[in-house]
Amino acid sequence: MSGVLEVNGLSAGYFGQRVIHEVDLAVQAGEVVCLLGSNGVGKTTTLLALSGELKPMSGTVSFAGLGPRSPLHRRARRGLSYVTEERSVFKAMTARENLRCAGVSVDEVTALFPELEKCIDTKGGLLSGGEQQMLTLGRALARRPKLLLADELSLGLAPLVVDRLLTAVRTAAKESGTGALIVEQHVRKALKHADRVYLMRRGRIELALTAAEARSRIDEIERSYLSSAVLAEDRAPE
Ligand SMILES: Nc1ncnc2c1ncn2[C@@H]1O[C@H](COP(=O)(O)OP(=O)(O)OP(=O)(O)O)[C@@H](O)[C@H]1O
Repeated sequence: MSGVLEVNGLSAGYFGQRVIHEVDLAVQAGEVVCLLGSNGVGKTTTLLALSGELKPMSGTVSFAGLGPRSPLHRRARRGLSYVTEERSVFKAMTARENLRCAGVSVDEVTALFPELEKCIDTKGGLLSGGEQQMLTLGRALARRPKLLLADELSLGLAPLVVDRLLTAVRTAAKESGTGALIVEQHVRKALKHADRVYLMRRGRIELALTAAEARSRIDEIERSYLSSAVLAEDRAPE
């Protein structure tokens, strides 16, 4: 496996205040990696800094030979896709037009999500939340990105749709060699599709595990890293 993303000592935040500290992580081609932690630990901030939307305060991000301060559009041209819970679909265009407009193959997307076939000529605004997100993710994956950053893809969607989205990420990793770094609330589902996991606490990566190890320690992980008790502790003054 070859490295698509390597991050060393990354710190980032807002208005001069650091939110994530000295983050080290790596994603290999064809690998699905989860970034987990309770609310507010800095998962979104990490992805924003990796995507180029938020300038790092320190550290290095190696992606496709670009420097840590290169903006999202430059990273996107080198093969980075950044997908969030906000479904980015043109509402007045049909699903087919949305894909054509992005220059991706309709067949490739419907191969990944056959459930889109029946609504391919429906306007984006009339698609269900799940269909809109399949369209968003399908469009991103059809470009065969080197790296997919996905932030809570499945927020508010039905469990069946969550599985479909995660399966599609796994398939893209296997068939196109896409490396994926995903933040996901449905932790147990995400672990079924992932290879490795980073656990964050107070803006730092505290533990790196294989997904198999994480699955076997899931109760402890939920208690120590994901519960509301951890959230309260994280927010308590030092
Ligand atoms: N635009 C912003 N300006 C100032 N502070 C912010 C901003 N966005 C996030 N923060 C703060 O940074 C910290 C980390 O937020 P972040 O969204 O990265 O956490 P998260 O782990 O993704 O949380 P969640 O699981 O709730 O989405 C929080 O304390 C949050 O209030």
